[in-house]
Amino acid sequence: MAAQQAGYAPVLILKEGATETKGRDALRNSIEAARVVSEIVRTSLGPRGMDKMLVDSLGDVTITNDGATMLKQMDVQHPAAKLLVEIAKATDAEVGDGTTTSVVFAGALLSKAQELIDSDVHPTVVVDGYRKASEKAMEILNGIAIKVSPTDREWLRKVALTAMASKVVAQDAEYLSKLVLDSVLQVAEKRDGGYKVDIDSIKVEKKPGGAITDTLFVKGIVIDKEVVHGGMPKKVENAKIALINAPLEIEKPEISAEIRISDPTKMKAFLDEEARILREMVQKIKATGANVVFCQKGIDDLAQHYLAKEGILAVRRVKESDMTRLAKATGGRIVTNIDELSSNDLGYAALVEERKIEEDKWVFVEGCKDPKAVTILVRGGSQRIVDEAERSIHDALMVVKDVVESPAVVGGGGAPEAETAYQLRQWAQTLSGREQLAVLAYANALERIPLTLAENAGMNPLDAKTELAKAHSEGRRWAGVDPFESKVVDMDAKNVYEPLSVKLQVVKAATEAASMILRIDDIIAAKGTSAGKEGKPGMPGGE
Ligand SMILES: Nc1ncnc2c1ncn2[C@@H]1O[C@H](COP(=O)(O)OP(=O)(O)O)[C@@H](O)[C@H]1O
Ligand SMILES: [Mg+2]
Repeated sequence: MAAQQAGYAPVLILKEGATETKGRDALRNSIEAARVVSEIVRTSLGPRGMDKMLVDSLGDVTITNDGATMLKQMDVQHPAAKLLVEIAKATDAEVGDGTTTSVVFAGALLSKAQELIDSDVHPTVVVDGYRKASEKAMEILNGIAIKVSPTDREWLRKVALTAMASKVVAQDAEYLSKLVLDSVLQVAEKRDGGYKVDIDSIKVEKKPGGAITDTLFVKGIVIDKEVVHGGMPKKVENAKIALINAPLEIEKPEISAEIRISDPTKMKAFLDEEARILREMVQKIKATGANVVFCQKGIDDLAQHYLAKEGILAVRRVKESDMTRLAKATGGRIVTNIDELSSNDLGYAALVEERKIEEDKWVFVEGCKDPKAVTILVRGGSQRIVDEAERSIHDALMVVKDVVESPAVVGGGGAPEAETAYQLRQWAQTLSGREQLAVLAYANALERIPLTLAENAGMNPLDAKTELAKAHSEGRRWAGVDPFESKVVDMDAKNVYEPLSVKLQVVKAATEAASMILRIDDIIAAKGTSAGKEGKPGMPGGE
């Protein structure tokens, strides 16, 4: 690109081959790219949404209904489209659910914005109006939400079921939701007058085989490693567990050193010395009363032999994350120096046992006393099924965590979106001119959520829109779309609830992404990037 001033040579500020798209064209281009992404996930929203089959560059196939998974695997190139993928990821990390909703909503916000811009409303006015509308929307959502008790299993069960209703494993949702509740409530810790749930304390381990209903909740930790030595016990009851983050080996020097021993008796003395050190290590462990050892590092063959002779069950090279979970589950402390190990550091489990899981041998640590880390062992007919089950369990764990931490729920089926749209429209009457237009556009975009649910269930969106508007004007605040019966119903009567925090996050994330895209008036793309390539309008990179 060159900027030319009279009398001067052109000033080159961009690299050769770079392209620049400016003003309204740039904006239109970005909006289109983001909308393409939103269109793709739109048909998968809700329990009657379609699944997507994703094939990655290695040919691996994933079948999923999970918005976050789809977007992560789509490998989107256009910068504006990438922004939408980012909000899906942020929503996934923040609240774990509502990813498809936030992308569909952001896409709708952008469509409505395009209409306003086409009728000569400046993008800045739209952005300001959207910001005000989103603040009001959050206020409305907070106002209509139902406050619940954070440990009330009935409410938690309802939100877990709603999160899983839209997934491939929906028919087993009832069974899985019980395991999800058991896990979250087990690891929840009281803090600052409320509860905190560390989702990493719930280990989700999976193994194809059996049925989904063979999925287990383990009050402890399952380690995907076997007992290190054949002579060790495979089962220890009343386990006293040492957690060691130090090698049970003689540390070899970093650089290879050579030791020359000429005298055979010296050789023996050298080996004896090694054996003595290892035996001492094992004696120290034994002296604390430990009968199980989990070691984050290696265990020397000879040390294994001594441990076996003492009847101690040991597992080596345990992952750091599993060591942390073992500490939380058994109440033990991880020591980094064997000399410091004492009986106070030992954890407890009623049973430590190696079991065969299909072709593998795994160690189960169970029957812990009030463990603050637990395991869900996912089973199912195939790798694909356990993968999708794992994703659904993740969503359910997250929504239950959301409610335990911020105990408030709203109805599902697009009811809160429809109610918020209804109240926003009334509020818009108090605003003036162009601002009012932006708030109305925002309300229309929110309404796209129940309408998309309706469309995906094969309903006529216009009929659904009229019915929803009527119901909400009559004060039926939880009137939403029941995709199974393809009609507008009161979601509270259907027991379909979602965490308030998911809806707040959807509003926040989608508004932020849409605003960011609406502020773009210049795209400068390096040569060869897709945003810089010529493309047809509507496709990423289109001019
Ligand atoms: N049984 C149900 N009846 C009506 N709506 C439901 C039901 N189960 C889930 N939903 C709705 O489906 C939507 C979520 O769909 P989903 O595909 O999980 O997308 P997201 O990734 O946004 O969570 C929410 O609006 C939720 O209320
Ligand atoms: Mg969901």
